[in-house]
Amino acid sequence: MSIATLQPEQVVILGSSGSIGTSTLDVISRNQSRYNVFALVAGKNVDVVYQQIVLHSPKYVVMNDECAAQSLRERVSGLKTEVMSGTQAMCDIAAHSEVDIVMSAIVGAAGLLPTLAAVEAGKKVLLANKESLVMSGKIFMDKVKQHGATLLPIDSEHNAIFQCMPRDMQQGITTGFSPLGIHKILLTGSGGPFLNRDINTLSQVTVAEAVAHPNWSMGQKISVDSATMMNKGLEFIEAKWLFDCQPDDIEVVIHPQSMIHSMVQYQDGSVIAQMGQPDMRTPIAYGLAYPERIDAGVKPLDFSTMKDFTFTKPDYNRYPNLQLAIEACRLGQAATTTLNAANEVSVAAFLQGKIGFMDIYKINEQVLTASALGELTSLDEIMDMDQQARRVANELIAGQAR
Ligand SMILES: NC(=O)C1=CN([C@@H]2O[C@H](COP(=O)(O)OP(=O)(O)OC[C@H]3O[C@@H](n4cnc5c(N)ncnc54)[C@H](OP(=O)(O)O)[C@@H]3O)[C@@H](O)[C@H]2O)C=CC1
Ligand SMILES: CC(=O)[C@@H](O)[C@H](O)COP(=O)(O)O
Ligand SMILES: [Mn+2]
Repeated sequence: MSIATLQPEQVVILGSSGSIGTSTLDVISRNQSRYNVFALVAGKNVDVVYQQIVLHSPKYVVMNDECAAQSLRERVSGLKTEVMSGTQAMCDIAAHSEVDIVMSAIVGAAGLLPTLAAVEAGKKVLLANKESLVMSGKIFMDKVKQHGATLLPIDSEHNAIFQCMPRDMQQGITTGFSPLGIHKILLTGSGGPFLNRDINTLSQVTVAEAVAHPNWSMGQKISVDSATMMNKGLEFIEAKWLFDCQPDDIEVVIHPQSMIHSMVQYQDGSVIAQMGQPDMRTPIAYGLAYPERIDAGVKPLDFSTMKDFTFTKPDYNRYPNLQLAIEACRLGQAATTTLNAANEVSVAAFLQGKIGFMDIYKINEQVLTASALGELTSLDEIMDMDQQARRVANELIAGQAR
């Protein structure tokens, strides 16, 4: 809400029952005069969504799963919330004429269509779902321009980079690093839970060890991605699209403390960094209120108690998935769509105990090698490529189990 507007802005949260979704609701609760929850969208977690309905009284809820929607309908009878199900209903709600802001925080490829629906309706879109951009980079960014949507990065690194960019880049008035005096993006990553683990023991990593991120509390899929550093690879591709730059303009830096959330290096030697607690409520609040600032409930940094900050280069022997993602970024859209799909399947298989931790890389690499790679120019081609990569990944996993 700008100071001049008196009505609260209407917000849809895609992925409300997840880690980003619940943090978004926490920030909204602290700023109720500015934001109203118009609709919640989730997969199948009826208990969490029911509590959210009681607290926020949204007009609509959409569950992916019709069984979950039906059991929610029974629990909310008597309340004013209407419960629907399915992807089309998610898209309709994301594009609803009464909506101002859409938080995109469904995990994985399932987030693409509702996010694109919000973009096509010209909404202010807060993008946490990095997989959308990895799957469909140019198509996605072209639609943002074509439909006059406002895209604000929520992924902590991209939010940091955005904050460190000149205002002309933030507003899309000037693009290209040279005219803005930018040398490169320094994309920081913690290295995850296995930064210092004996590399020969990585194949024995358990699910509990892999999801135990040292600094951030997040959903399971992104936590495993952080452990393999595929997360940083996906973020490398995400940065290329968000900031309209080339792979050589981005350098990954390991910063295990996760206090600097990324940096922009300028041609005059200056480096501008954004710092803060490892708490997603900061970038979420920034996105909601941009260009203003609001309370996020995050405690200020206390420099008198802070430990050393360290920085190193990533070791690709430890993190082969990071190298694979950077290679895919150079290869083009088919490669990144394929890699994203393969990785979703292999990470799910790891979480279900079907494959080992290092098999995630093996499956991803084999799917990428088996695929015909080029540019993809339509959403149909993107969806076909995604499905094909999932089929190959599932066959490889089934073959391993035999
Ligand atoms: N967590 C974090 O700190 C960060 C997350 N991100 C990104 O944000 C996104 C969300 O991450 P995170 O919150 O950690 O993930 P979670 O696993 O915690 O939450 C995922 C959400 O997506 C919902 N969901 C899953 N499948 C579907 C579907 N088919 N249709 C509708 N909703 C679905 C889940 O619903 P349900 O549980 O009800 O099934 C849940 O609400 C990811 O893309 C991640 O990479 C980016 C930066 C930081
Ligand atoms: C909070 C966030 O943005 C995550 O993507 C985070 O960056 C994960 O930590 P890693 O740096 O270990 O991947
Ligand atoms: Mn991140």
